Amino acid sequence: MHPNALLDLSCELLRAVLKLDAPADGVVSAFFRKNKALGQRERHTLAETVYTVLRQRPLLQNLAQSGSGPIERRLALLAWAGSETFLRGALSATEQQWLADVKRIDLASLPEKLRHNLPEWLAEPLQKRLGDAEFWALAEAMNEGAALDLRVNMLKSKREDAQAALKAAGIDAEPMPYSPWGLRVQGKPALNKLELFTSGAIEVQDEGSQLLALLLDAKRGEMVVDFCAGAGGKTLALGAAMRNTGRLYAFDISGHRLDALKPRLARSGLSNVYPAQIVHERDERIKRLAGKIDRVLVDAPCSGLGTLRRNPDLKWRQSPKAVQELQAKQTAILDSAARLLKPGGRLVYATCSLLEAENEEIAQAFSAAHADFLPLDAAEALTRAHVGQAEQLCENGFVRLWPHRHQTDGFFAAAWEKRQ
Ligand SMILES: C[S@@+](CC[C@H](N)C(=O)[O-])C[C@H]1O[C@@H](n2cnc3c(N)ncnc32)[C@H](O)[C@@H]1O
Repeated sequence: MHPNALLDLSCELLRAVLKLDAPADGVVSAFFRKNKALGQRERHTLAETVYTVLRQRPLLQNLAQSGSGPIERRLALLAWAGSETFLRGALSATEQQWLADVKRIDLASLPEKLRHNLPEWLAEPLQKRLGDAEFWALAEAMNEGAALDLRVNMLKSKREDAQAALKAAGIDAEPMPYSPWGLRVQGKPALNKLELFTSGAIEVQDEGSQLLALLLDAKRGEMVVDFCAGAGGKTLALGAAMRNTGRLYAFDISGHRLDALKPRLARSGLSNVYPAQIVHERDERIKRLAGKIDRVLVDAPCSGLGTLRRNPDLKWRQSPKAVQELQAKQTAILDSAARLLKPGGRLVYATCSLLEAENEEIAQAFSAAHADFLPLDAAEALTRAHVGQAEQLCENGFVRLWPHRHQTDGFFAAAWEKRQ
């Protein structure tokens, strides 16, 4: 494709993504479906250019002010993720000069908000919690892409066998530092045609998600509920931990998301999973199971602000008001899910948010209102589930995962035992 044509397409895609009225990954996929002729490398350039703009929107918008022509074109030039030689073929002499001038600016001299590229309402509580040095390390980590993490399905393979099979396919993968199920892959190789993947021996799953499933510590023969199962990333991990025995209910209000679980379930070889769409957290089905369940995972709907490495648009699409609304929902879901537990049963509340408002505040309010639930020390619980160096993953009794410390998405989890 001619450089100018690809640059025009990147402007069109940027215009659509920057409306911020829908998740960026969905907008990008729809754009690629519409432009079928695009090759692998062109898709990569377009996607990475758009994601760079989303990651550094304040900085790039500021730098773009000095140029001329459509703003999307200036942003695309500044964020261009493809070959520079190729790009030069599309630029006028004025644009080339402008780009060279902008690239000479000393970024360290710019105001803080143009360097961390976070909205103030998010930067402020993170800076307060982490202190200056760690806050900047986090801001930097969130502006980098995430590694490709895999969970080995222990029903189908051992971790070292999966690692060897990947090696034979030319893919380097290393055991993860914390999850005993995990492999971390170098680069972004395509996996979906590998036998290892189609046979269900591996699934793509962030190490943080694996650790949340490990915290629940579901055992053989138990009755387990994954209350907010979605497309079932954690359901699959729980079903394998139960060695395909017992009964694992996968609930969600979204039938569409549960549908995405089905092909993954078919690959996994699990037959102990019962997906069911519920109307809301007080659904009749929940009432019927009250007091009968050994373990309940509440992977609550949240702002997703721990996943900015993958979903940088969320920092512009979320707001303090949305977080407040989520808090009410999180509290209601946790209260309702807790009713399912039998005495001695375990409850885990988890989010992929970095904000105390969606994490510690919800967990502490739950503890205060439910004297019949004993808070568990997350580091002890993870250690018992064979997680290495578990104390490094926890703060104040809770799991607290951070991209800059643990190379995972940002996650929180709290665990309780229902008193006998
Ligand atoms: C963080 S996502 C779950 C991700 C999933 N557990 C995984 O590992 O792939 C949260 C899910 O909660 C669901 N949800 C929202 N409100 C709910 C409710 N009242 N009851 C149950 N699920 C709900 C959403 O549809 C969404 O799929």
